[in-house]
Amino acid sequence: MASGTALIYDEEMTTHKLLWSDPVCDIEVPERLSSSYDQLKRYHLVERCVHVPAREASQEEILLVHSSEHLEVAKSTQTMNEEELKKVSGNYDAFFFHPNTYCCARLAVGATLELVDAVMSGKVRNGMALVRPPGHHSQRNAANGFCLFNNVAIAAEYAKLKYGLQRILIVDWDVHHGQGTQYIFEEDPSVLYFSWHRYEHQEFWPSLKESDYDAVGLGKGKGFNINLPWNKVGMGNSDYLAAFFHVLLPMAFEFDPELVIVSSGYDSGIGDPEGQMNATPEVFAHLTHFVMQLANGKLCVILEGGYHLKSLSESVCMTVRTLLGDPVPQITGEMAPCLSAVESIQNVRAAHKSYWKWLMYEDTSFLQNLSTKSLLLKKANPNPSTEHESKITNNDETVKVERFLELHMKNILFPVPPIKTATTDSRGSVHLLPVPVHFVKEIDKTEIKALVSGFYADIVKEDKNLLSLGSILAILDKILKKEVCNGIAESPTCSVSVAVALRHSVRFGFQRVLCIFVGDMEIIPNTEDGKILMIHICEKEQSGKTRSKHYISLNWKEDAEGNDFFPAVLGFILPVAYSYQPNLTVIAVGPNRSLGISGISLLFSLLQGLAESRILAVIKDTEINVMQSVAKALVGASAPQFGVYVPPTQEKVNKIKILRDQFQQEWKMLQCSVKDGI
Ligand SMILES: NCCCNCCCCCC(=O)CS
Ligand SMILES: [Zn+2]
Repeated sequence: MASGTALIYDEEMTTHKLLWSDPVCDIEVPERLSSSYDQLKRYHLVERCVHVPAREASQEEILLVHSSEHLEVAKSTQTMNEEELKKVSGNYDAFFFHPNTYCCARLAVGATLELVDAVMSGKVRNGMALVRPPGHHSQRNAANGFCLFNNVAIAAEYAKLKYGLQRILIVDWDVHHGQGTQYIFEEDPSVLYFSWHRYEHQEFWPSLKESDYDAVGLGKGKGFNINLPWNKVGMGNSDYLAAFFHVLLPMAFEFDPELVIVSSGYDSGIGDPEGQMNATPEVFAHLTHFVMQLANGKLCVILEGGYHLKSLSESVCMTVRTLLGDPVPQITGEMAPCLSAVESIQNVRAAHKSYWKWLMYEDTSFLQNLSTKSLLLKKANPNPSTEHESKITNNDETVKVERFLELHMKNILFPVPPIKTATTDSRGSVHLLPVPVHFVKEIDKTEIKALVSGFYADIVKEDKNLLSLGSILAILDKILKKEVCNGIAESPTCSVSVAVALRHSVRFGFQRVLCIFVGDMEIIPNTEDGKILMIHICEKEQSGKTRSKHYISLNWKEDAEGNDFFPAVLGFILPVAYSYQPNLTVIAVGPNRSLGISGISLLFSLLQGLAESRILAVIKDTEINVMQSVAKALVGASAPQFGVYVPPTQEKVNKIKILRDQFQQEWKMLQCSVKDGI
């Protein structure tokens, strides 16, 4: 399996710059690239990447997307003087030429294509290209919004041609709508284009009707263009994550792309003068972590916008360290999407209902009045104040953002633990795990007995568990000390091991422990004090135990043919888990598990975004192949295999809907529709 992360940067691309005064374009400066690269060096991230050199794209490659007229105009600018440059720039909306622009734009395309080749050839697993000028606004026959050639669109056409790909996902998390990319692929079902963007009911640039949620694609491309408009500024981490859980990820996993390309603009981050949003740099680690789970990890991240230099460079570093497999930093801020975000999410789900299996049973009866509702909303408050008090309102607040980011980033970027995964195998045989892991020495039996007979005597009745308990406590110890990120322990009786692990974790300082138990669970730990949130995935209804905010039983029997667990993980488990914000996750697989290996792998892969990727896995000792796939997921040795995608049955969709309705007031990340009566 491919491993490694490519980084493509060429300082030649800093030579494109504005030669006259233009208040619209003067934010697109060369320092965007150099300060991002410098920050990557400061965090020692450059040296951990595979350096791939950029190259100039050929004319044929540019003609994959652009007209020869457009190419000729671009080429002709190389020898122009300032007056001529200014004149030809005036033909476009928000673009400027410099004598070096053509060369830089060819390097931007060439760098992008080199990254596609490095990923598709298996030289690396994923990578990032730091390029300018950006690309997602440029169109077949026009430059637009700082973009001359559409780097990402050319890369997608190139990948289809050279590697015969039939399903490519483009995720555009830039704060502007990549209308150029939309126009290029709107009739093409082989390219799924997702964009969120500041829209404010068509007030915000480029102010296009076709940027709204009902632009779903044309002809054969219907359903393959997804627009999520933000109708207010101040959107934050929870709004972005909710958009992934309830819109992008279910589409993406059903689409099952062979390659993912990100139009990675950071003007959607806090402090940016264009976006006016509030999402902090670590949210980009989470977004990157999620898209890394697709296409067997084949991921190309291409820089688009981002104009606040400090916010931009921190967000670039968050992206690259996640591509390298580092622990995903804890998200900050209140975990609840705002009303406007939920409305947009609901609208785009409704607009796509007839094109996607996962939305087949979606209830869209609200539609007739909702769209008018949002217009009513707009009329109700003509100058919409932002839902979130936007901390950073204008440029002289930039100092505040600098200070905020200085403080904020300091306690986030902890050194990467030397070893990712610890494990012990009570049989002492190391054949068990297919990946290099760190073995924790056993605590000797007398020590365990003493320890256990004290605090856990009421749970531990028999000696047969002692070895397993020893290894669990040893692993927890290492996770606590941040010597390892996660660990695997096998156990003859998972309920006992889990109960001890949970009590031990809380005793030693973890304030919120998320426990996902798959299979039969005889002992149900005490969840009353809220320090444990238990999600029990089992086949049959749990009698007796009353459901509470901190004890949720999800009855699920995985479909025999393949993996139908995606809606449960994306639409329920992740939103609850992110609402809870655990600082440790325990995932146990006991006897009579009702999930297949692929469902279990999905859980382990996606839950690594929580608790700084701290996970303790407790696996029934007879489940050897579960142990193998869990080890791979935790070490990150290979991109995860989630099995054949099976759309959920109506019965299962309803099961999740009922749970969502029941818990969405407590766990607000579950919200994806505006209840009647706003
Ligand atoms: N009243 C007119 C304002 C025009 N603003 C244009 C801003 C273009 C931004 C392009 C960009 O950021 C690429 S990612
Ligand atoms: Zn942008």
